[in-house]
Amino acid sequence: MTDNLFAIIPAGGVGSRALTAGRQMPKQYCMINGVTMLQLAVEALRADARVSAVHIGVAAQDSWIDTLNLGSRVHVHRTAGPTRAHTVSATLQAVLGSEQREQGIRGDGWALVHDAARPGLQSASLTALVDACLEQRRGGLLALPVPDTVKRAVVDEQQQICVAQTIPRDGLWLAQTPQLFPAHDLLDALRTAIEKGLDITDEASAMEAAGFSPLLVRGSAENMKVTWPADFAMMERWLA
Ligand SMILES: Nc1ccn([C@@H]2O[C@H](COP(=O)(O)OP(=O)(O)OP(=O)(O)O)[C@@H](O)[C@H]2O)c(=O)n1
Ligand SMILES: C[C@](O)(CO)[C@H](O)COP(=O)(O)O
Repeated sequence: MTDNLFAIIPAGGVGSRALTAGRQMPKQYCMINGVTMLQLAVEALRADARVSAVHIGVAAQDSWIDTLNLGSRVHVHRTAGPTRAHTVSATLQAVLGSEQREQGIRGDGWALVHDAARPGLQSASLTALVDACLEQRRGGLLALPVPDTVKRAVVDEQQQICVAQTIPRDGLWLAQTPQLFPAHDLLDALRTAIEKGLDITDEASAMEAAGFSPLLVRGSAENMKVTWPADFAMMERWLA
């Protein structure tokens, strides 16, 4: 039987770290080579035919989303919350709620969660993640091993940022998205983590708090998150 696999794109952030003077819109609506990052993220997910639909979670007052042509099998939900975890949880709840209404049963689908701020997802990475998780019936995420020496910083008496400690990088990976999990397990894990007030910055950390050990599937550098102002130009060069 084919697995029901749908995508969720949390797109309810403002991109405060990417802010520059004159930018009017949240960063997911900024263009990379003439196309918004959100549209690029949607297209990247469509590259795998196993993705049955893409569900985007945006802020209640978001008017930018109405200006985009998102194509078929894309659904917009006004479900953004105060944190990324709230947005993913509420969007997932909306999707599973409507599925249950349509089917009258508890579905057994998989949720593939991907940042709107990662327009450089390569189709080979997406395929590798989906293949690994479905074959092993286990949730997982794209990630990269830390390539550099890692320092913990401290602010000293002269208010200078300096090194407190070097952290051994063995076994350290940088988490990316997409992250793929059984949809109901993920919703349960996110809700519990939010209720407990845990600091959850990705889906995997909610699943870890629930006792799971997600697979790490090697991604690629092009799948970086556009976070700082200089990242836009770097992404434009990569995707040119
Ligand atoms: N309350 C929030 C916060 C973030 N996101 C989404 O989560 C993804 C990754 O977050 P990040 O890059 O940190 O985006 P922002 O929160 O917008 O950035 P910043 O922290 O710089 O404000 C983005 O697609 C962003 O739109 C969301 O849906 N809801
Ligand atoms: C989900 C994520 O992109 C994985 O790296 C990241 O955790 C998002 O976190 P942020 O705090 O919103 O940048």
